[in-house]
Amino acid sequence: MKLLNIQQIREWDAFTVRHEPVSSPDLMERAGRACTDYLIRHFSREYAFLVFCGLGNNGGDGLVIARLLAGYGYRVDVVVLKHANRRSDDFSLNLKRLENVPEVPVHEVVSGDQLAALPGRDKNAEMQEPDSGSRMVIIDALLGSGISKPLEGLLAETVNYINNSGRQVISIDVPTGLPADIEQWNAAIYKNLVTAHTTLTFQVPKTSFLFPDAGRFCGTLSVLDIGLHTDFLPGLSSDMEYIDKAFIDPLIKPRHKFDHKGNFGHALLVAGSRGKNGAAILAARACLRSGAGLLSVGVPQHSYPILQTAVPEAMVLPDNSDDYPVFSFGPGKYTAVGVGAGIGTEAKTLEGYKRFLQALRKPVVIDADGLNLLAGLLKTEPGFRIPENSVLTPHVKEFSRLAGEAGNSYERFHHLREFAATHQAHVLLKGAHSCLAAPDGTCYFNSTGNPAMAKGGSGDVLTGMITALLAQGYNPRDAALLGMYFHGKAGDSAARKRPASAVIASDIIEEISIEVSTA
Ligand SMILES: NC(=O)C1=CN([C@@H]2O[C@H](COP(=O)(O)OP(=O)(O)OC[C@H]3O[C@@H](n4cnc5c(N)ncnc54)[C@H](OP(=O)(O)O)[C@@H]3O)[C@@H](O)[C@H]2O)[C@H](O)CC1
Ligand SMILES: [K+]
Repeated sequence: MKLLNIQQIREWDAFTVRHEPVSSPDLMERAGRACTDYLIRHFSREYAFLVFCGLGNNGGDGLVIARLLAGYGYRVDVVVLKHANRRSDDFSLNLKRLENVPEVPVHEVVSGDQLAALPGRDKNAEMQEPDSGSRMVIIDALLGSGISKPLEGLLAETVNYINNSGRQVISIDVPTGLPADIEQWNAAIYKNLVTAHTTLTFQVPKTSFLFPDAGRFCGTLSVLDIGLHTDFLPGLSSDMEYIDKAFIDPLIKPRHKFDHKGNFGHALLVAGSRGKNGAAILAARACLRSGAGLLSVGVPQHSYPILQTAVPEAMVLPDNSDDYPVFSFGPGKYTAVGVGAGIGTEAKTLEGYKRFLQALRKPVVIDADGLNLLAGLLKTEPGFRIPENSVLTPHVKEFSRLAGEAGNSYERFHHLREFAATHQAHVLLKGAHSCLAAPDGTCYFNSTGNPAMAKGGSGDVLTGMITALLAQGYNPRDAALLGMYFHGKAGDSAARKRPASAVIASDIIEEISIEVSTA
């Protein structure tokens, strides 16, 4: 899915209104309906809703949601915040429609003192007196993509009230106060923002949601399809993509009846050192679960029995050293290589690694210490070239060793793009929305994964997966995208079975399933 800026989304709206055709209030109704469907799926009627509405179309969405929820028998209160003199037409229309729903009280707020009198202000009293009301959820429909400046006065006070309410907060389209375009975001200026537990955004994630500094205000992100006209997209240029099921499914190559292991490549992983054999084991298991036909693992000699026992499906290639790899074997007959997980940064390792990379004519995934060593090589040997068809998988720290420190996540994103273009490599920056930068400047943001994956070993699993995909003949871009997406998906499955804190990298491996899924 192409990622768009707010101007493009407005044009898409207008295109839909003209070409579907659909009236603007009906489009708002559709947006409100999509949110309501989400809410009734996630909350029983034991919950009540307090819907904060601004005077623009985001507020209009809030009014639609309030009316529809009341129709489903939920208790709903609406708060209309008089933050400006103008109201949008669709807001006014929906306020009128709500007048016909007397069971929804509308509280007009013109000054901060009135906030204290709103329903549900005393959470403790509610807990002690179950009859006094249900558990209350706040819907934030104050401002959406139309924010024109940082919030002040009444809006800022209300945001503060919402954030301190102790309630679950669900933001509609955009957490109020957050500029939707990452170019507009500036943490020093935008200080009053709703911190949402969940953001229900329309049609496409907004670009600021994907960067940690700004995206942390969104909480869990849910993208709701409101049926904007698909004919608008082909004519549109965007160098940022959001990687979802629709993007991924067509990339997957089917397996055929007469295929044999020779059709799925022979992967080589060079991983592990004394005390870090786990990295080699995790990468090897993930590689095998991701479809490689054959796997060899190059390890120092002490690791030989460990690997043979822990991963009986793999062949083990002992190196010419006891504790850490020195790359005494060449890249030889292998289809693709994964290198770096747990190899350490010993001088002898560096020497062998440099030789190995220089001789390499195969697609390769470089991770962890492989990246740290590479950062050193790029600095000390200006002529050193990253092998062709490389996929680099740094986390933020590893990336800053390669490309220098960045002041914020957007600046880092520019470094990422630049680095991928300069070195003609695919660079996958790991994070909540991992981002793959391709040498042509396109950036692909991931939609899968969760905080349960923020744990040692998770990256080794990703290395094994992408190595397997390269070995099966996927080009570096597709291998990295498939690896990134299905790694996150496996993490999501693992997190459904256990609390996030209890998920370990081995659980992620158990859930790997690279195939077109029905869900
Ligand atoms: N395709 C879609 O995604 C659809 C989205 N919908 C919803 O529409 C909003 C965008 O609506 P819009 O009316 O453009 O904007 P907002 O509701 O976010 O806010 C506009 C009003 O707020 C005032 N404003 C903006 N910033 C401030 C501020 N810092 N302080 C005070 N007031 C502010 C603004 O006044 P201006 O003078 O600045 O113009 C407006 O009065 C989108 O987010 C979705 O929720 C549609 O419902 C369906 C299609
Ligand atoms: K909002």
